[in-house]
Order: sequence, then structure tokens, then C-alpha cells
Amino acid sequence: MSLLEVSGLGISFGGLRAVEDVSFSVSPGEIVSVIGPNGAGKTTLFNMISGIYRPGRGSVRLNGQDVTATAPHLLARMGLSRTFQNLQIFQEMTVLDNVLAGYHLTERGPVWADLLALPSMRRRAAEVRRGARDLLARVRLDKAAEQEAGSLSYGALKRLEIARALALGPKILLLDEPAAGCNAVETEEIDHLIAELAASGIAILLVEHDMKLVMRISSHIVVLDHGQKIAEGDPATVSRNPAVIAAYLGTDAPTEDPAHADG
Ligand SMILES: Nc1ncnc2c1ncn2[C@@H]1O[C@H](COP(=O)(O)OP(=O)(O)OP(=O)(O)O)[C@@H](O)[C@H]1O
Repeated sequence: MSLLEVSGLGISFGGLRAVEDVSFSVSPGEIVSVIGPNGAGKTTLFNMISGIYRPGRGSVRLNGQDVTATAPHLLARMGLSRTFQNLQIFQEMTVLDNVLAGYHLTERGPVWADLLALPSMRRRAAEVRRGARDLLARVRLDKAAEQEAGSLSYGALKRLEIARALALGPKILLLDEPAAGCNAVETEEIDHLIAELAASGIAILLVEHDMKLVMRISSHIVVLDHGQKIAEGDPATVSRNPAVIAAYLGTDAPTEDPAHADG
């Protein structure tokens, strides 16, 4: 069974049908990318899946359960985490504290236990710190744990954001343009990290403009244009699809023509 099932999802803003009747699914360990020219509806689709927008039509199922329009913090507890197109990092906090912030959603201990510094809470706090350090090692930022986040390179900040999303132990991770603004080396690091996360069994749903990255790592690609799904399939099939090529050639948006992006 698929981990995430999106069925007939749609939303309108005023008269504009920003997303219309979009369906697809994502299984554990799979990397599914959503691509399309600027304004195609990718971020809006992400916002509906992650509970930020209430869909006008259709449904989202997580592990067989209907989670349509469930609040983001509840979805996070149920195993769906996301990152955002614009960095959501606390620049003045340390790298480690940024990851620790990601644990808040799952912490459910009573406040009085915290205030009394009960041994159980101290043990839990130590466990969480160990977990946060393990996550930093996973994104290759363990040596920077005590540094101010603001001192990191852009690519490192993008990986830090992924580490924070991992704090919640997601079964599926939604990544909104994880390589945007990164140079070639940083993009390759993100590429390896995403592949490692998928290999560990996490399902990945990706929105990304970097076609080389998309074509290299995706198991499946969903193509949107003007809010509608115009194609889907493996990278080779999608990059040869005439409707996809036409959608990209009709705009200045793409980083690269998907038909020539496998090099
Ligand atoms: N909150 C909103 N209110 C009104 N219109 C919106 C809103 N959010 C998105 N739209 C419109 O919906 C359409 C889809 O936008 P969306 O940002 O989802 O596209 P996108 O594919 O993510 O684009 P990009 O690649 O530029 O990030 C656009 O026409 C956009 O102007």
C-alpha cells in the first residue's frame, strides 16, 4: 500500500483554479518529484498536502488514513514533515538548538515535570540531545553543532533545515526546493543526502527546479502545468513527453529543458 495517496486534489483562489484534480501516490523509499513551470501549482499542492491550505476538492491519505486538511503539527506527529522554499532557520541560535527546536512538536511531557526537573525529564532531554546530534551527523553538520547557524554556508543551512524536519522521525518528507540557491557542490551534497534518506526507507516528495537533480534522483515524476497534471512517469519517459517539453518551452521558467537534462 502507498504511504501517501493524493486523490483528485484541487483548490481555487477567487476565479483561478490553482490546482485541479491532481492524483498520485508515494511509497516508502520512493523519491517522487513534482515539476512544472513557474506558477504551475507545485507549492500550492505541497501546502494542501501538508495541511497549510484546506483543499477545495479531493483527499489526502497517509498510511491509509484520511488526513485531508489536518493541521501541520498533527501531520508531523503522524509522520509527515516538510521544509519550506524560504529557509526557516533561527540564524542567531546554534546549529544544535535549531535541530532541538524541531523536537518541540513531539514533546508532550507536562510542564510541571519539566519545572521540577524530574529525573525522567532530564533523561528525556539527554536522549533528545543525543538524537539531535545523530541527525546532525546524518546531514554532515556534527562538527558545526555549537556554531551559530548564521555562520553556515547556504548549502549547509539547507541541510540543517532537513535535519530539523527529520527530528520528528517522519515516514514521508516533503522538500520544497531543497537545492534552490545552492552551487554545484552543495547541490550534489543535497542529492546524496536525499538518496540516503530514501534508501533508509523514508518516502520523499520533492519540488525542485534543478532538472539535473530531479532527473538524477527521482523514481517517479509528476508534471504540473496551469494546475493540472499533464504527465507522470519515470525520468526518461517524462523527459521525452511532448506535452512536458511544450509546457517548458512555452515559458522562461525552467533551469533547463527537461528533455536535455540527463547529462
Ligand atoms: N495564496 C494565494 N492566493 C492567490 N493566488 C495564489 C495563492 N498561492 C498561489 N496562488 C496562485 O496559484 C498559482 C500556483 O502558484 P504556486 O506558487 O503553487 O506555483 P508554483 O508551481 O509553486 O510556482 P513556482 O515554481 O514559481 O514556485 C499561481 O497562479 C499563483 O499566483
